[in-house]
Amino acid sequence: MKTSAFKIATAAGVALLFALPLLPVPEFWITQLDYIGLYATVVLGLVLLTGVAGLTSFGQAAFVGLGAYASAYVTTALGWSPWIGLACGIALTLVVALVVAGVTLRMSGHYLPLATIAWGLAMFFLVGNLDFLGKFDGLQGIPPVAIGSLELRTGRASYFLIWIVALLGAVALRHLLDSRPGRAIRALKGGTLMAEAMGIATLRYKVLAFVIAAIYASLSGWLFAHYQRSVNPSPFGLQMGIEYLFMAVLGGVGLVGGAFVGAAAVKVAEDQLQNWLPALLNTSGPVELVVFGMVLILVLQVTPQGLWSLATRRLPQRRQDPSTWADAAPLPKATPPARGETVLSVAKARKQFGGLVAVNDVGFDVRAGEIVGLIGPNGAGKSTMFNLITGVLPLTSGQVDFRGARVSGLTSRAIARRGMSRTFQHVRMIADMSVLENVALGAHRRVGAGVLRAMLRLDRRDERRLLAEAWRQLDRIGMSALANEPAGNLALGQQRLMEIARALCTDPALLLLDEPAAGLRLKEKQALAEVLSQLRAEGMSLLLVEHDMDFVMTLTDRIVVVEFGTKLTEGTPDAVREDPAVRAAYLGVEH
Ligand SMILES: Nc1ncnc2c1ncn2[C@@H]1O[C@H](COP(=O)(O)OP(=O)(O)OP(=O)(O)O)[C@@H](O)[C@H]1O
Repeated sequence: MKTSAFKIATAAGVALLFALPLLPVPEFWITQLDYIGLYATVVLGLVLLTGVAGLTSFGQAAFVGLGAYASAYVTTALGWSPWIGLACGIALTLVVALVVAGVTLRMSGHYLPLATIAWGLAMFFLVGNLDFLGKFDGLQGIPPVAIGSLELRTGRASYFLIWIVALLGAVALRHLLDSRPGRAIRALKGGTLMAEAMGIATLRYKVLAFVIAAIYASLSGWLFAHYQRSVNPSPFGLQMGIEYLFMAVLGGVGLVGGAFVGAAAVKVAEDQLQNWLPALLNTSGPVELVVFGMVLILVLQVTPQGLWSLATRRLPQRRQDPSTWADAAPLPKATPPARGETVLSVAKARKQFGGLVAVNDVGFDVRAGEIVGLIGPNGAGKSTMFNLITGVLPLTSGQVDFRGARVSGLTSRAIARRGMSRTFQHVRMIADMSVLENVALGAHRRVGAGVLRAMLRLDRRDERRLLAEAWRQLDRIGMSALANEPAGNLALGQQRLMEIARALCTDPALLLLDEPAAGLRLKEKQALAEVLSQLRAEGMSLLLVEHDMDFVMTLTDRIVVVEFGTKLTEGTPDAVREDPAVRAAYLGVEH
C-alpha cells in the first residue's frame, strides 16, 4: 500500500468513527465502541511501555482504577466537579507511578513483570478493603462529565469525549516516538549500554515511559468512572491487567495503530466468545481467557508483529529530507582542549576477572590533537582497557584522568557528558531505527527538548537542529546517502562508520574507536583515515584499537603495545615497527 492511500484510509476511518453516533446504528455498537476507545487509551500506554521500551507491565489496570477511584471519590464524597476529579486522578497517578517506578524499574529480567503483578494485586485488595471507597461494592452515584451545560449522560453522548481522548493520545504518542526523548525511549529495548555511553540517562527514560503509560491508563479510568457512573474493584484487577497486555501484543508490539486494533479485536472476540463458549463447551466458567491465549499464540504465529503490522508492513520507510533542516541553527559546541594538553591520562590501570588479569597496571597518555593506537594480539586486553577508560567496567585498581579531572569511579554516562565518546567492538545500535535516528542519539545531550514539548509537537526547531547535526556527521564520513536506511540493513563496515558518526555527534574532546576499519574495503579505509586525520587537525584526540597494521602505522602519532594485559612498549609507529619484542610478540616475526 502506498503511504498516501494509507493516510486516506486512516482519515476515512476516523471520519466514519465520528459520524457513527449520528447515524441510526444500534446502541450496542456504540457501547462496544465506547469500550474499545476506553481500552485503546490504556493500551496506547502499553505500546510505549512494553512495545517500545520493552518493559512488561501487568499492572496497568491498577492505574485505570486509580484514575477511576480518585475521581469517583472526590465527585461523590466531596461533591467536586469531574474535571477536578480528573486533575486529582492525574496528580495521584503521577505520585504513585513515580513511587512504583522507583521501586520496580531498577529490577531487570522477570522481576519487573512480577513486581507489576504484585502492584496490581495490592491495589485491588487495598481498594476492596477500604471503607471510604465502599470496599468490594465500590462507589455509586458518580455524576456524568459535563461540558458547560451539556451533561454526557448516555453512551452516545460520552462517545465523542472517549474517542477524542483516545485519538489525541495516539497523535501525542506518535509525536513522542518521532522526537528526541522518543528515540531515547526506543533505545531502551536492547540499547541501554550504548545509550548510557552517549550520555543518555536511561533510567530516567524508563521512568518517563512508565509514568506516561500510567497517565494514559488513569485517563481511561476517569472516563470509565463517569461513563459507568459507578466503580468497583473488579475491572481493575490482575485479569484485566493481563487482558490489556493481550491487546497490546495482539494489536502490534510498539505500533500506535495496534492499540486500537488490539482493543477492538479483544473486545469483540470477548463478547462473541462469552455468547458462544458456554453453550459450546457446556460450562459456565470464564473460559475466554484460555481461548484468548490460544488465539493469541495462533495469531502471533501468522503475524509475529501483531495484527496492525499486516496493514503497515508494506508501507515504505519514512524518509527524512535534508532540505527540512537546511536553515537549522548549529548545536552548541564545548570548548575544545588546547593543542598539546594532556586529555587522557591512564595510570596503573588494572582489571581482574577472578583470577585472570586482563589489564595489568597499564599507563599511557593521550594529548589533544593526537591519534594514539592501542595494539596487541587477540585477548591482550584492549577492549577491556576501553571499557575501563569509558566507565563501562570498574577498575580493580589504578586511575583514569580526563581533562585534568579524575573520572575513574564515575558512570559511563557521567564520563560521556564530560566529552569522551566511543564506538564498540561489537556494533551497538537500534537495528529498526534509521541510520539518521541512530546517529541522532549521539547528539541527544546537546539539546533539551523534553517529553511534553515533543508530544505537543513544539519541539520541531530543536529537532531540526539535532537531525541537521546527525546528517552533517554522517555526511562527513560519506554516509549521508544511507541516512534513511534502517540501521540493521547496513553491512558491518558501514555500521561501524555509523557508530563513528554517532560518537562525533556527542561533540567529544576524545574519541575512542574500537576497530574502526574492520569490514571496510580499501577505498573506504582510505576515506576513513582521511576523516580521522582531519579530526586530529581540528584538535580532537583519538585512541584507536585496530588490527589493520597499515591503517595504524600510517595514521597514528604514537602506539601503545599490550600483550597478555601488560604494556610491552610505547613509541612512534617507526620505533614500534622496529622493536624486536613487538615483532616477536605481535607481528609474529622472529628476532
Ligand atoms: N567480562 C569478562 N569476564 C571475564 N573475562 C573477560 C571479560 N572480558 C574480557 N575478559 C577476558 O579478558 C581478556 C582480555 O579481553 P579483551 O576483549 O579486552 O581483549 P582484546 O585485546 O580486546 O582482544 P580482541 O582483539 O580479540 O578483541 C581475555 O582473556 C578475555 O577473555
